[in-house]
Amino acid sequence: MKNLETSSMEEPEKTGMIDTWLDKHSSIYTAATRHAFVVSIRDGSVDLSSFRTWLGQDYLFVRGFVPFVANVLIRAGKESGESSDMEVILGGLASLYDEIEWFKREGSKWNVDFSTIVPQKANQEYRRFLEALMSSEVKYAVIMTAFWAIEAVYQESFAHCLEDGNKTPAELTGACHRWGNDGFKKYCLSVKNIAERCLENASSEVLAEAENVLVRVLEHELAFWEMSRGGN
Ligand SMILES: Cc1ncc(CO)c(N)n1
Repeated sequence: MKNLETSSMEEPEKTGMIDTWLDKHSSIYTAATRHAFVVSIRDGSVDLSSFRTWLGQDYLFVRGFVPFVANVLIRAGKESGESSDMEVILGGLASLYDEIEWFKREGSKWNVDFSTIVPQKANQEYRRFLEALMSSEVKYAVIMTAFWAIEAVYQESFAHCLEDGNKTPAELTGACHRWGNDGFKKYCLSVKNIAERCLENASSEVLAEAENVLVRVLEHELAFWEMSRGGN
């Protein structure tokens, strides 16, 4: 409602699309950000074989996520019209380098040999979805919305494991801090602001596509947690 004064009669209210969509799809959003696997980390009941499955699968996911973010970076340089977008995405891409190093250290700590891990179905499907989003047909506003959602689910989920009253096991707090820290929260907000800015100028077709892609990211995230909980 805060934009009421600035919106004209003929222009539909388009600001704050992401929050509108999250409200509309709140059940899938909650399912993705408060999954039983995440809650089990927070309450300390987590099954360590599930954690190890998640670790190995997420390592593979992140390796596929790097080219996706690189694609977002290229588009930020060409299509955004706002030079600061590039710095935001570049910061994210740079931190994926540390993230991969972190995964390797965790892999040795938990005896998970990444070289022998094969991607499970949910992982393959998620990565295929990311590849489709990299097509030049997909609008910048749509890929930015997807990018925000992918990061935000992890931020929301792992921050929950660090909130007051958590019983997160000490050996898992490193993972929680990686995505649950304040810097990552601010970064997600910067990405959200970029996406919102692009959505403000988007056509109704692009808005419909962005909403659909947002929901599909949430579904893939949910399936990813389900896969992890299933262990292997
Ligand atoms: C499945 C998945 N979604 C999101 C992220 C966040 O970067 C991740 N590492 N893995």
